[in-house]
Amino acid sequence: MEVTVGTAALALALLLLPVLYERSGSFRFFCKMGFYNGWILLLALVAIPLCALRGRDVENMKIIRGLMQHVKHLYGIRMAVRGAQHFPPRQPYVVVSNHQSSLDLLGMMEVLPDRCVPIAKRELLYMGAVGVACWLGGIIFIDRKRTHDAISVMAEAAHTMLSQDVRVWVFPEGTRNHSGSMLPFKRGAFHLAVQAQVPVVPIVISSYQHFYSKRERRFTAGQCVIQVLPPLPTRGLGPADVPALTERVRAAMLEAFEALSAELRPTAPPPAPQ
Ligand SMILES: CCCCCCCCCCCCCC(=O)SCCNC(=O)CCNC(=O)[C@H](O)C(C)(C)COP(=O)(O)OP(=O)(O)OC[C@H]1O[C@@H](n2cnc3c(N)ncnc32)[C@H](O)[C@@H]1OP(=O)(O)O
Ligand SMILES: CCCCCCCC/C=C\CCCCCCCC(=O)OC[C@@H](O)COP(=O)(O)O
Repeated sequence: MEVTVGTAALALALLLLPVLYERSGSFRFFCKMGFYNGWILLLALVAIPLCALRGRDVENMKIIRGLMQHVKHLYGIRMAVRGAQHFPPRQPYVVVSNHQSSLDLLGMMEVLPDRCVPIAKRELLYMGAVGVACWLGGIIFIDRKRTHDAISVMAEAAHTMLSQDVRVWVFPEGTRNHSGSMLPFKRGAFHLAVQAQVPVVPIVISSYQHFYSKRERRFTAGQCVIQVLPPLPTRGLGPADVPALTERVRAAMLEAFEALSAELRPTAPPPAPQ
């Protein structure tokens, strides 16, 4: 008898879920984000054995990129890449991009150049299968609570870039920023580029505000533009030039971000006929 009541309650709850999903925007938001994380976890489980064949190697980022590229379709996010011709063809460089949300992974995987690894917070390493996949992909981990250690990891990265022909992707805001603009930039990426004497390639991911907002718990289908800006050379620059370089890159990115936001902002619907 107890079993039947339990089963009936479960069946009722399951039947109600689609209704809740249809009616509640917040519930829909949490489902979508939960699925996003769960799906990536599952993809990591697929990636691990494939990547393990090579061991820890930046070439594994191709496998991770390939596995992630369909995810945008699951959410109806259309992505357009502009300025891909700006990627220097055959040399190391530092990519810097704005960081709005964990959805940035989709934009990153859309344009990630070959032999390019992100710099990530150390905490990611402890996210089970995701951490293992990131490690196998050669992702560089920094401990943001230990500035000195983070800087020495970056200095080591400057050597690796040159000796092993590796490109590095940094989010210079240093954290996710849901505000719809850009935080001040930390200087690590620019020190790295100057130390290795390689160009900085800025990438701007357009605002998600019109289809995704964590604060408003809103996540619908939408459009996103990823714009690659012209690279800035660093040859001949030294540590004293880093602050000006940082501000120059941020100003160019902010300008492009605002232009894209204005372009993609949905126009108000025409007034209903009286
Ligand atoms: C299928 C499975 C798929 C799985 C998914 C896979 C994809 C996963 C993708 C994951 C993506 C995940 C994405 C993520 O996880 S994003 C989070 C992690 N990323 C970052 O934080 C990157 C940006 N941060 C920085 O660049 C910071 O500057 C660092 C971290 C380096 C230090 O920060 P901190 O806050 O501790 O200190 P500070 O910035 O005040 O700097 C202090 C001073 O040191 C100077 N300084 C800095 N650097 C250097 C240097 N190299 N050589 C010499 N000097 C250097 C600096 O100019 C300043 O001096 P001054 O200017 O005030 O005089
Ligand atoms: C044994 C432990 C098991 C834990 C399982 C956790 C499962 C999580 C599964 C999938 C997570 C997928 C998302 C991964 C990548 C998110 C990248 C990201 O956007 O990192 C944020 C970082 O840039 C800035 O961090 P903060 O904004 O400063 O914070």
